[in-house]
Amino acid sequence: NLPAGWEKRLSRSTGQHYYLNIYTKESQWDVPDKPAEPVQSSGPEQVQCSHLLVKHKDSRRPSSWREENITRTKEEALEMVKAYREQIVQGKASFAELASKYSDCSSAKRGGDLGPFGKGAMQKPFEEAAFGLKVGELSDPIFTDSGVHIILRTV
Ligand SMILES: N=C(N)NCCC[C@H](NC(=O)[C@@H]1CCC/C1=C\[C@H](COP(=O)(O)O)NC(=O)[C@@H](N)Cc1ccccc1)C(N)=O
Repeated sequence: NLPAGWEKRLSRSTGQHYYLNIYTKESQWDVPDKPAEPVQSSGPEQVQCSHLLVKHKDSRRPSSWREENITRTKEEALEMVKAYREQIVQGKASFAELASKYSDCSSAKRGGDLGPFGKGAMQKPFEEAAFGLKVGELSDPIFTDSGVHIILRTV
């Protein structure tokens, strides 16, 4: 009998049997020899995230609205981001509050909100983390050429 995921159908026009892949809805004349694979959902087209960015001296642009010339080390930036993350996780401060005070990105003015974006907009490490988050989830520290981020997926 048929491998899993296929249905045998009769073609009215030709009187021949054909085979329907129940996942992709594609049909074929040949008898299938292996199970039809359920398609993996490719995930959302767009996500909306807020982020808190702490730049350091090796950032691609070591300057921000907060600080003309950023000289902290990458390690110091990571410690700061981890401390902010801890305060948020413990409910001692809101993401938006800390991002608006401490983020080295212009999105600080919007509580860190970046608006909706699709794949290809952000640097790869940021994109991979953002698209890997569930709505409401807060990322671990993420490193990009801009600096060290934590990301909150909001939509
Ligand atoms: N909505 C978009 N497509 N805007 C272009 C994003 C470009 C993209 N940016 C990044 O990947 C990082 C992660 C998030 C922010 C960011 C970097 C920098 C800060 O780092 P720096 O460039 O000084 O190194 N902030 C920005 O870009 C801001 N315009 C983000 C923003 C601010 C306000 C409203 C919306 C978006 C990239 N491909 O470089």
